[in-house]
Amino acid sequence: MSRTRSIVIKGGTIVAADRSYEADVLIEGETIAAIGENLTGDSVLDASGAYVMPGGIDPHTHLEMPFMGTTAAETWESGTFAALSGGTTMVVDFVIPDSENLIGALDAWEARASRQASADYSFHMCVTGWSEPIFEAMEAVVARGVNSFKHFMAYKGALMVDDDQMFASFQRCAALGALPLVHAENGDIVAALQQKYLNEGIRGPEAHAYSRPPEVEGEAVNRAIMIADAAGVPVYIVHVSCEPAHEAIRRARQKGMRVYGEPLVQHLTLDEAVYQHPDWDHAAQRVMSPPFRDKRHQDSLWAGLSAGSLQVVATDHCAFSTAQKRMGLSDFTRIPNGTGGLEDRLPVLWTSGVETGRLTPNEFVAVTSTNIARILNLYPRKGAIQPGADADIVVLDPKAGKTIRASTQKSIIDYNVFEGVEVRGLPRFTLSRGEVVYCAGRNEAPRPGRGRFIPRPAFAPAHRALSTWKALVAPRAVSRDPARMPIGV
Ligand SMILES: NC(=O)NCCC(=O)O
Ligand SMILES: [Zn+2]
Ligand SMILES: [Zn+2]
Repeated sequence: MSRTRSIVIKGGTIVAADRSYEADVLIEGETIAAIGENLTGDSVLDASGAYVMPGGIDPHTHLEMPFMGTTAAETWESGTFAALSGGTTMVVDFVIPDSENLIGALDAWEARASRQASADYSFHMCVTGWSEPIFEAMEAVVARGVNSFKHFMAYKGALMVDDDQMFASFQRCAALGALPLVHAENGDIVAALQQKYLNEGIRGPEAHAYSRPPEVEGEAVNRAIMIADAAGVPVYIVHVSCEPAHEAIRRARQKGMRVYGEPLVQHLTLDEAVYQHPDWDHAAQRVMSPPFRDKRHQDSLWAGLSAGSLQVVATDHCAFSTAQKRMGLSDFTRIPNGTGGLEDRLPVLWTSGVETGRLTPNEFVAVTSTNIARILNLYPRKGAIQPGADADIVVLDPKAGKTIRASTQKSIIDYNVFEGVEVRGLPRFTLSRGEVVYCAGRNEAPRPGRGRFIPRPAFAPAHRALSTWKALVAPRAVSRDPARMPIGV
C-alpha cells in the first residue's frame, strides 16, 4: 500500500490570528499533521524569512456572474488561478437565481465551479424575491451546505428586495440557522438620483458616484440591522464603503447586536478621484457599487479593522472587460458594475495595512482568513494553522515585491484597478489541501477542477447564541388569575 507523501514547511514564522511563533509545519496528505521543531518529511519547503499563514478566504466573488445584460468575464478557471497566485485558497461566490428555482441555480453554479476551479469554494445563495417556493427551497439550500443568503437593497427592478421580503427571508434564515448577507444601498434613492443626473445630461461614469452618496448606504445599513434585530438573526453587511455605514455597524455592535462588516481592499485604498479621470475607460473600469469614496471614509474603514468593528476584507471580485464596460458609453447606468482584486487582495492589504502599521500581521490574518472562517462556520477546517486543519497555507515573503500590471496578471481581464501600485508581501508558495498550487517564479497553472466544494453547516456559534438569547427575552403572554379578570366579556 502506498504511503501518503508528506511535506514540511521549515524555518518560517507561523502567523495566526492570535499569535506568531517559529515552528515547522508537517503536512500529510491534505491536512496539517503536526506543528513543532525539527520536523521531517518527504519534501521540504523553505520558509526562512517568511510568514506561514492560513490561506486567504475571499468571501465575496462573482465569477462568470450574469449581470446587467452581460456575464462577468473572469471565469472560474482564471479567477481561482488568480486567487491562488495571490495567496487566497478559498472563494465564496454568489449564486443568483433568475427564478424561484434556487436549487437549479445552485446546480448551475456548482457545474461551472467543479469543472474549472483550482481553489476550494463555497456559495452564498441570493434571495431576489419572496414566495412559497423560495421559502421551501431555502431549507434544501441549507441542506446542501450553503448557510448564507444574500439580499440586495439596491438594483431596483432587477435584484432588489423590499423590506417586507427581506424581513420574511431574515426570519426564515433565523429558523434555518443561516446568515443573511446584505448589499446595503437605498435602491429607490439611487434610482431617483440616476434619473436626475441623466436628465441633467451628466451621463459619464462620474454620475455613478454622484448617484450613490454615502448617506444612501448609511440609511440602508441602519435599516438592514434593524430588520435583522426584529427577525432575531445575525447580519453581515457586504462591501461597507463609508463612515455612515461603518457608524451604523459600530453602534449596533456596541449594543451587543451580532452584526458583521466587510470592507473591500479597493474601498480601503482607491478613491473617488478615479471617476473624474479624463479617460472614459479608466473611470468606467472602476465603476462598482458602492463607488470608491474619499480619504475620510477610507480612514474610518481602516480604524474599524484595527478596532474590531469591521471584521473581514474581501474583494467583491466581479470583473468585466473594457469592451463590456463600454456598454455604458452613452449612459452610466448601463456600465456593468464591478471590479477585480482577487489576485491583489493580500499583497495590497499587506503593503497598505501591515507595512504602514495600521494592522498587525495577526490582524492581517484575522481579516483575510480566520474571522470569515468563523463567521461562515468553516473554522477550524479553514482559516487555521493547527493539526487537523486543511493544509491551505500561504508562505508570504514580506520582502518580495512587484508593481501590479494587467500585462502580467493571472486574471484574464485586460486592465487592473491597482495598475502601477507597488506592493510587497507576495506568496512564495501557496498550498491548497496539501498540494503546492503556486510557487513564485514558476508560471504553472494548477489543474482546473481540483478545487472542491466545501459545505458549511448551519447554526454557527454566534447564531446559536443569538437565538438562545432572543428566545429568553421574547415577548410572552401574562398568565392572569381568573379571579382578577373582568366578568362578562
Ligand atoms: N459590487 C458591484 O458593483 N458588483 C457586483 C455585484 C454586487 O455585489 O453588488
Ligand atoms: Zn453588492
Ligand atoms: Zn458583490
